[in-house]
Amino acid sequence: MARIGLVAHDDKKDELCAWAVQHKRKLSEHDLWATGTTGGRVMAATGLPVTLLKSGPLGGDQQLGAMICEGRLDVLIFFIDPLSAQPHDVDVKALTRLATLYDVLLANNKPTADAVLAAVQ
Ligand SMILES: O=C(CO)COP(=O)(O)O
Repeated sequence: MARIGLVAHDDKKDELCAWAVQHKRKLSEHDLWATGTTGGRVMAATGLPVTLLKSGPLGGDQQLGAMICEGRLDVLIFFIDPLSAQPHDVDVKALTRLATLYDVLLANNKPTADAVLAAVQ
């Protein structure tokens, strides 16, 4: 069972929810974590259990970063919105930096998320 983090910026939440519904059966085999608003949306869309962290702008990205440094997250599915400024951009950068530093499987868009999930046991 993999520990998977799910995060999406506001304009990408519909896309992440559609992805989660598409992959509901495979996701149900794993331990799901998410920033607050994203996780609430994914739970409502799929009915899957998701452990909710703080909302991203309130520290949720940093909580996922801490999980990564502590070896408690295997995969990060993070649908970033490249067209909107984020008030917590430093946290977004810190999270993607730590995912890269610690060799976590990291997907920032749907085709990559499809490939990553297919590779996860
Ligand atoms: O802002 C986010 C990621 O940077 C996501 O946070 P929410 O899921 O709480 O909207």
